[in-house]
Amino acid sequence: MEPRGLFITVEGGEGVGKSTNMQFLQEHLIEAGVDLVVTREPGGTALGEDIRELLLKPREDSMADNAELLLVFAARAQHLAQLVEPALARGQWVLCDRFTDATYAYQGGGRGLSMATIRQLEQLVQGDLRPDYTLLLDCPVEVGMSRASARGELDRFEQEQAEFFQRVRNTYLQLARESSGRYHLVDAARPLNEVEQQLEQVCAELLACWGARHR
Ligand SMILES: Nc1ncnc2c1ncn2[C@@H]1O[C@H](COP(=O)(O)OP(=O)(O)O)[C@@H](O)[C@H]1O
Ligand SMILES: Cc1cn([C@H]2C[C@H](O)[C@@H](COP(=O)(O)OP(=O)(O)O)O2)c(=O)[nH]c1=O
Repeated sequence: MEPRGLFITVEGGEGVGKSTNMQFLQEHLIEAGVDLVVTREPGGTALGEDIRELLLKPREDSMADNAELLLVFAARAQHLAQLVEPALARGQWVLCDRFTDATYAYQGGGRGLSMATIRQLEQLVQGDLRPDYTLLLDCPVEVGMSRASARGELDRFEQEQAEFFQRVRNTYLQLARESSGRYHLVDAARPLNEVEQQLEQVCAELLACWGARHR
């Protein structure tokens, strides 16, 4: 039987450079010979991408915070059943742009929903599944917001105020402190080539750990 693959998630606030660096990580890991599946949340499946559209589209009426929370977990349930779990079971690595830490950061920190409620939903939807490694790209809120706004039209989350993103950032940093074994903190305020050097180092560590485990 194939050993179970690694589940790696990439997290961070708006404009930290997640999309840019996901691309770099993907190329780097494939070059190193990893059988890799790259995906994202919310999304990753046809149903998940439909839910993503509902979540991101700016709207005239408001979306209740609990509706947002349940939509995020509905997309996740489908994603895990249809894509993530089968890939890990086949021995593939899964590189996922955001996962449940984003729910703690955005719905918990940003919206102020109960962390205990999020934990209950996490247990319901994921059982024991948690990421093996999480890369947190971190930079000051003003830097991220100015990078994101240079990209053009803002989605429903990007339209939030700086205080919202400050709470998101604080929650991510708190999670990184609480689960330091799983988290790799990357200073995303540095120029892109320096961020890439940090990512290369993290990849080298992951590959070395994996190699040692499965020699
Ligand atoms: N370390 C960096 N230094 C300077 N600019 C960056 C850096 N990382 C990303 N960018 C730029 O910032 C913008 C937003 O990056 P993007 O990867 O789309 O962010 P995210 O997916 O986190 O919202 C892009 O124009 C990108 O080229
Ligand atoms: C996975 C997830 C994402 N989100 C939000 C954060 C992002 O603003 C949005 C879409 O994610 P993403 O496309 O990664 O954002 P960006 O590239 O603009 O940084 O979904 C949540 O609020 N909760 C969640 O659980």
